[in-house]
Amino acid sequence: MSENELYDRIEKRNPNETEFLQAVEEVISSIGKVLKKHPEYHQLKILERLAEPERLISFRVNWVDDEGNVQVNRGYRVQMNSALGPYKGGLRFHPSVNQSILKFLAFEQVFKNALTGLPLGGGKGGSDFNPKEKSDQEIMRFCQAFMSELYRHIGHFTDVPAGDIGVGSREIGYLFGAYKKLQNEFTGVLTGKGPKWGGSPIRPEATGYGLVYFAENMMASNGESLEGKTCIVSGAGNVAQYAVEKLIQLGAKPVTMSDSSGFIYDEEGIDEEKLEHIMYIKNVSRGRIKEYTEKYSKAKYTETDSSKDFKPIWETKADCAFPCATQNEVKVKDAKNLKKNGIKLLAEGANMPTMADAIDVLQEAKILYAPGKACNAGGVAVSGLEMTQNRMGVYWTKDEVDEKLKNIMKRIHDDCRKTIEEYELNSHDYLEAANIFGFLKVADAMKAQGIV
Ligand SMILES: NC(=O)C1=CN([C@@H]2O[C@H](COP(=O)(O)OP(=O)(O)OC[C@H]3O[C@@H](n4cnc5c(N)ncnc54)[C@H](OP(=O)(O)O)[C@@H]3O)[C@@H](O)[C@H]2O)C=CC1
Ligand SMILES: O=C(O)CCC(=O)C(=O)O
Repeated sequence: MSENELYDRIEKRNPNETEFLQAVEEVISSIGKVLKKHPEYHQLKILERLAEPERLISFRVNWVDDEGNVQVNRGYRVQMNSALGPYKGGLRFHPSVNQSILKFLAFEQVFKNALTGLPLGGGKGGSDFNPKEKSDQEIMRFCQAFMSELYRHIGHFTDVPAGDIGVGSREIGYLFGAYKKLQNEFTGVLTGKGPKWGGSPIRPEATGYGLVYFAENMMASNGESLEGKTCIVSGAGNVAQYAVEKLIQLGAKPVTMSDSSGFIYDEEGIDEEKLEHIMYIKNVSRGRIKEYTEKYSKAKYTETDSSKDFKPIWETKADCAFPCATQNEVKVKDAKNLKKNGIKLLAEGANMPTMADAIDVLQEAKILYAPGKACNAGGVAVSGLEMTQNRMGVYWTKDEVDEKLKNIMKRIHDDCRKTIEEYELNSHDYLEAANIFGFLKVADAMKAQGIV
């Protein structure tokens, strides 16, 4: 069967799952050379099996809001692939959540987790619950209701969820408390826990820090560094905040951050004090990024206009871009604007933030492009380290974990470079390299484990 036939077959089995098909198509179009070299993967239908979740759980979540009204949401867990270890991947609480989005995220997670070199399978889950403007009590009741079904499908050797959009340390706390009560056990069933009750140092920082470590490795392999570089960052959540923190520490100048309502542009650069204020707005008062301009009046705020086919944030003149908000936030027109403004590097903090035709524009222009499954793997890698600490019953120090994170990101970068050489890929093609490297790891494990 040709790659096209294979894609058509998967498309027929998953009609209307646009995001999932986008992620699958990207991988299929990357691994032609591997399939030629290893026809046995075709015979074993490895890709077809990879695109079919091992288990897909969908469930009703009933909870009561502060006014006493009964609310009904839908919960999911996609247990995509366990060839390399227990299912591992975050939970997303956002009104846009549906099966297609969670399947794309779970599919990406399988490759990403393989790239970390840690024993982690891939999964993802979440709910169409909207945490915005909910009271703490409502969040707690929702998390308890969600876990009252999820608990029977997870476990520290089976499936270990973590955070994603809308799920941070507060939600992980409530979810963990509910699991502990239901199962009567204190195990590392979730990662991203508080540092005093089983969490790893550096897990909150890990995705953003890891992203910047990866970008730094990429720049270094091109004879450059991040120091002095002006950077556009989108998002203002967990990943964006710590990407900005690390950029500041490395002497770069981040000038933008955003949320779904709009973005701020601070020509003078966001420094540590300004970032602390953003963290207060986003993590404590749970406000909007616009409030930044109330304190720093020289900064400019631009409202999101979703009728446009481009985002003004990507028109900002800069050297490097870090999309850290959500999927498909960089469209083809954005990529053209980035190219026009001479951007040198785009590294994805978010999962699949760049659309396929936008990636083509970046790669044709020889802009360094780092795919999320490689460069945002630091979060799940430190989650893997949290699982190790939980099993051993120890806590490592912040410095120890940060050092391990740096090494993992460098190893992922170097594995991509080695794959570029081995498969004689275009020298900038980190995307094809990451897909090939991740695929081979999972495919070999699936082959060894038989048809199960
Ligand atoms: N947390 C982690 O460890 C990891 C996260 N990722 C990915 O990084 C991205 C961000 O996650 P994280 O920082 O954890 O999530 P958060 O919930 O902490 O922050 C998400 C940010 O993105 C914005 N955002 C969300 N949806 C949209 C949208 N549809 N349009 C515009 N802006 C939007 C949010 O704005 P608003 O507040 O207005 O909603 C917020 O600023 C996601 O793609 C996630 O899958 C990848 C690897 C690991
Ligand atoms: O830490 C984890 O398990 C999950 C992180 C995640 O969801 C991701 O990498 O997209």
